[in-house]
Amino acid sequence: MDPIFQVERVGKSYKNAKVSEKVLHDVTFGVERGEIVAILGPSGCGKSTLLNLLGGFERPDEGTVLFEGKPVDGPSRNCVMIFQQYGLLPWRTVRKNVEIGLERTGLTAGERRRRAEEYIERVGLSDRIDHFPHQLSGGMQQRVALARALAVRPKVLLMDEPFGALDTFNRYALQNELLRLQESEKQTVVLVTHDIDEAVFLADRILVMVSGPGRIRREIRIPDYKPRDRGSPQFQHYRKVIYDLFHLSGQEIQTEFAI
Ligand SMILES: Nc1ncnc2c1ncn2[C@@H]1O[C@H](COP(=O)(O)OP(=O)(O)OP(=O)(O)O)[C@@H](O)[C@H]1O
Repeated sequence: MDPIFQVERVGKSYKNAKVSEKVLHDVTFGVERGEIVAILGPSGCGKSTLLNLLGGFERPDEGTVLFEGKPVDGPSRNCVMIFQQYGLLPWRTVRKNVEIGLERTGLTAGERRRRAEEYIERVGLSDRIDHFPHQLSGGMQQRVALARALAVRPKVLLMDEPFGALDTFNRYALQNELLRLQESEKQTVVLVTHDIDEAVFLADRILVMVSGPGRIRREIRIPDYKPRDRGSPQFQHYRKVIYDLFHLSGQEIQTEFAI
């Protein structure tokens, strides 16, 4: 066991129009190095807030968030966030968009250039390297965002519904791509999604959240078989487990649920 994140009894509230709303309550879990963990739950249950706490963009009101045993006290290059809306600079080419993440890393201009080329090739976009974002499809733009994140060689990729804006075919292609890249780079990935299929396809472990206030209801460990076959009975089995879970109510919270 080599935990990279340890989240202990975390609580978080926000004040909106002078009313305090408890967004997360008593959230505890760990993430192992090299693991892909999906945080799955309905809209508003606090998934993004949890990801922001891991990334150091927010602080907990209660409890602790540890990264490699130390409290997270702000964003760091160890954890790179990828959002649904790509976040590319429209006036920069693919190459320059990837290089931007490498500024202030101590790499020389030549090293930045080579590193960017390497990762653009890994995501299969070498032939588009001098294109601007508007000349690319949504799937290609998200590939650029992935290359930009990976080029930093972070220990952790934090992904907030990264494929949510893509059509089904592009989404599947990017999910395959992510698994392929993660297999070689061995990053830890924490992914927020409300797409049950995406969670089952990508994750080693799924944290199922419920709202009011946001908390973890179940932890589902998916046996290690990759690449996963979306049409297999095993895949359908895990989908059904989660569908059933969302139709249940008033259940005790279980932290471990192995099938
Ligand atoms: N910075 C903020 N200030 C005030 N309230 C916030 C802030 N961020 C989130 N919230 C509130 O916290 C709750 C949880 O939001 P969060 O974005 O974490 O949920 P989510 O599960 O990621 O939702 P979605 O799937 O729709 O993105 C919501 O009620 C939201 O309005």
